[in-house]
Amino acid sequence: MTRSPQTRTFQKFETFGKFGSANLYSFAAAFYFLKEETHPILKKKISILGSTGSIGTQALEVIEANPDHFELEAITANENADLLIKQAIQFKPNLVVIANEDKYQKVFDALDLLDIKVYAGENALCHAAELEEVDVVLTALVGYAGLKPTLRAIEAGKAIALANKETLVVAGELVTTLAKKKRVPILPVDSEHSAIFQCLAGEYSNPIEKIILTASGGPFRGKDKGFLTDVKKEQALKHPNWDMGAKITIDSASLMNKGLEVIEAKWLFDLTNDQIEVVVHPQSIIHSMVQFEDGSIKAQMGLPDMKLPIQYALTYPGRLKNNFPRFNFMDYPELTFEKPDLNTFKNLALSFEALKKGGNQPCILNAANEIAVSKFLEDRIGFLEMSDVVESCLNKISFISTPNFDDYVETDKETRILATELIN
Ligand SMILES: NC(=O)C1=CN([C@@H]2O[C@H](COP(=O)(O)OP(=O)(O)OC[C@H]3O[C@@H](n4cnc5c(N)ncnc54)[C@H](OP(=O)(O)O)[C@@H]3O)[C@@H](O)[C@H]2O)C=CC1
Ligand SMILES: CC(=O)[C@@H](O)[C@H](O)COP(=O)(O)O
Ligand SMILES: [Mn+2]
Repeated sequence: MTRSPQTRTFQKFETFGKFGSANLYSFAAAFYFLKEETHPILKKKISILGSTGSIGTQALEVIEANPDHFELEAITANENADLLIKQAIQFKPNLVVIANEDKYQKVFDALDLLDIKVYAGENALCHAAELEEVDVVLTALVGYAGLKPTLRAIEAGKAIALANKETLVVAGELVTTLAKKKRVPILPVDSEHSAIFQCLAGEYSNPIEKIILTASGGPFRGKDKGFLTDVKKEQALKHPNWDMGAKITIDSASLMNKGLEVIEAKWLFDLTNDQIEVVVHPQSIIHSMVQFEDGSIKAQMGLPDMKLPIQYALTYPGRLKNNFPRFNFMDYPELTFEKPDLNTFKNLALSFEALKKGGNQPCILNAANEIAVSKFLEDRIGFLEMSDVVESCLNKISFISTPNFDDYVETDKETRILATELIN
């Protein structure tokens, strides 16, 4: 078996699990040891699940700019065959997967003369996540569909660059337990979690007092329920600071994104619920903060640009010089902070409650929200009704205190059925 230098580096650590009580996710803590050594950024072989999306296309820009550091092994899409073909012709990965099997022939025909394997379907997606040559799997696909391939990648010992927050929302305990067992790092891509991760560098023995997740407040910050009753998807899709996929943009507008991120943070950094605070920061310059036990707060700042957290997850623990636009304090004379309005934006309160109740509640929250968002995007329900659907599902679907994988699959299925019935 041939191993890349990076894989060997991952396997060098024997310190795993030493820092469980230090509030740091133990494998991440183990990686801080690497910081003590010199660590050239070795060439990594990458598989991108969801290469045609907002995160996926930005990741390809990072890879394209750094051919000495990255090699693209596999790319996948759901149904955007045209873009997937274009990416395959440009980057020539070894494997291309289209999840929607109806699009297989089109992709196959287009890439027939190139030395590229083309597969289709859900199993093929998992195959792209566990290819032997791959060092890092970037999970840039959206929603619950990310759970299974992420678990398969962890089983196969791949480092995970995690953009797909829904994976940790649905099954955080299962995923992190498996990652610890397999000694696989989960490197955050989500901007807030990357910020926290960057603040923790060099702090492996210092317990966290709390983390402060910043929220932009979305396009409807300061609005009341009367205003929100009639808002349309075109308004909700106009995020003030970030250009992202449709689902996360709606989640940002409803503050569900922040709710999902609270749950994501709990699992990534091994926090208790009361160690997580949300502060609205409309400029999205401070991406999040960590407060340590001596009261000191560290913040990570920069212009809102996902290429930086994507690149950091792919080069960690090193940093790579780039020409991304730089932040200038003189352009932002005011950085402001507000309390989130939990009464108007009920999703954030529901997320904290689901986290507190635990078990399959976050899985229910996620599935109901995925249905609600897709129906809102089809103009089938109003903006505020999305939270009502989520709340009803949380109250009606049977509670399972210690779910296994099959329980999550069943909970997701049942919740989608109920949420759809509630809307029709
Ligand atoms: N965009 C951003 O800036 C940020 C995103 N994230 C998270 O990253 C993830 C991706 O977000 P984003 O890039 O915005 O999403 P997009 O909707 O832009 O892209 C989603 C990608 O996933 C693919 N996909 C969608 N559904 C499926 C499915 N059922 N099976 C397989 N592949 C699928 C899409 O393929 P196709 O193009 O063919 O539909 C596309 O490649 C989300 O979890 C999001 O919360 C986190 C922080 C910031
Ligand atoms: C870029 C990113 O990480 C998004 O999750 C972003 O943070 C959304 O912003 P808000 O949810 O704070 O509006
Ligand atoms: Mn985020």
